[in-house]
Amino acid sequence: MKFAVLVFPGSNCDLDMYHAIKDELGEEVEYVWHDTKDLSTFDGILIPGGFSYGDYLRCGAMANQSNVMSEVKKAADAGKPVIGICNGFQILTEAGLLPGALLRNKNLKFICRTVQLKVVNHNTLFTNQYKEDEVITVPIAHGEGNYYCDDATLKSLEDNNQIVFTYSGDNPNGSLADIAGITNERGNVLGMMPHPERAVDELIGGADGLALFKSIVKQWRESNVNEA
Ligand SMILES: NC(=O)CC[C@H](N)C(=O)O
Repeated sequence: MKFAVLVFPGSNCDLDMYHAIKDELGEEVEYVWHDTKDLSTFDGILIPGGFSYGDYLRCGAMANQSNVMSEVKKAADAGKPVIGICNGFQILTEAGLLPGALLRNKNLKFICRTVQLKVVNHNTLFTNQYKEDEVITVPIAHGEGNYYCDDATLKSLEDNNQIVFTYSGDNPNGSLADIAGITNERGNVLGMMPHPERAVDELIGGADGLALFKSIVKQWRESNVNEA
């Protein structure tokens, strides 16, 4: 399976994402600059965290104007897995590929620490290697991770099982309904504020994020590789 890691001016988790895919997962991966006009050769699209365009205007608003974003929309329409982590989640909401918005953290401070997440939907292409309601430990590092949407959107997220991760125990940023990660209605676009790509090896403090990437590869192999 071949992944693209998108790179914008100001991305800073692109290396972590590349390392997670290449060295820990053992899959193909390439960095793709934001002015790329063709993502058709990739099977999965990863939008990493960081401070694209210095977080000016709103986090992710300027990155959403990049050439590559029309290709991300094509990939999402084609049913390919698309993940936005942290700034990537902010970009996906700006692009309208995911509902809602990320507001300033409730305490108005940048928060950098580990949190516990509950896997509230393990029947997705991103979470099939977790158990139902499994609690995992993953780092967060953001100033604007306070998920918000209107009541009708929250109801449709709940009704369609689009809420995939919630904060467990304590909610660090004030997110509505403790939401840490959601998918689109079709289930092939995931946005999450915590960083699974920084939790892929016990040497760096834990490996609870690795199952997310393994889930994607498992599902992709099952639907794309013909048994001999
Ligand atoms: N690690 C990140 O992606 C940071 C996200 C974002 N720019 C914020 O501070 O909210």
